[in-house]
Amino acid sequence: MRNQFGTQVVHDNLDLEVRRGEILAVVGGSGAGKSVLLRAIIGLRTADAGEVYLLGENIKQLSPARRATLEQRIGVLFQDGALFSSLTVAENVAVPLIEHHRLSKTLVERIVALKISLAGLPADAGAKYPDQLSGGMRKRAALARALALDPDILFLDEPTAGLDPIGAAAFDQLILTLRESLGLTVFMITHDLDTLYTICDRVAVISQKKVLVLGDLATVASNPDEWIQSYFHGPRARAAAAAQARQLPPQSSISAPRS
Ligand SMILES: Nc1ncnc2c1ncn2[C@@H]1O[C@H](COP(=O)(O)OP(=O)(O)OP(=O)(O)O)[C@@H](O)[C@H]1O
Repeated sequence: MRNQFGTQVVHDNLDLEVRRGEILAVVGGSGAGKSVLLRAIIGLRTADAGEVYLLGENIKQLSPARRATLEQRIGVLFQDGALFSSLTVAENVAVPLIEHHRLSKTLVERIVALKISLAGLPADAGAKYPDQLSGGMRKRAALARALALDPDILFLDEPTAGLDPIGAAAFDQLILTLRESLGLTVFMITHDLDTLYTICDRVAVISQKKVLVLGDLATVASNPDEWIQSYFHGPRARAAAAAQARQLPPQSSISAPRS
């Protein structure tokens, strides 16, 4: 895939495949093009060259109707949550249901309550407005909305950014639980080393306009690239790896935490 803005080439010959059922993390320096990649995959921008296959379908070749159907199979959690501030949490979660399905009010309410609970929020959070919630609860509310239509794949843009370490760890566990229980595929942009060490199956490093390396944590962390070395072997990475090692049984390897 190629993406550029004027003369600035952000991606050139970028190639990335996400496997069904995996949690894939996309990392890279600031401005490397992670958000542009996400936008190109979910169809918010058209790649300047190359193809994007989403759930096996070439998004460029979709009819508007087919595209709308496909969009229902993906859930997106944007970094700021992007909730409608004038709607309650329950109303926010109901938006995709009302938009895409003709359902009775009772059924919508039942599904909304289920999604709110799946996202780990108390039932009374449904009646609250986004500005009445903590940052962590707002993320969960946005996640409940992203799950509204039972997506096959969940796209997360820096899901733990802005959360305190305890909230971030809880959110990581929630993503892991949802993947296990709903069979989701998860594509996430993250800077969070703890997330990488705790819940990700594979990591893709975006650098030099492409996917520089893709693989499990051990493979990626051992790549000699300068940015990778400083990212995976700096003090914060060592702390994340040590924390992960403490949680694992002795025979497990920190480099393949969930193999
Ligand atoms: N709409 C746009 N118009 C012009 N340039 C853009 C646009 N969107 C992104 N860019 C440029 O593309 C490059 C990649 O941006 P992107 O937001 O994808 O980076 P990122 O890897 O997500 O960075 P960060 O980790 O800081 O969020 C940047 O140089 C950015 O300025």
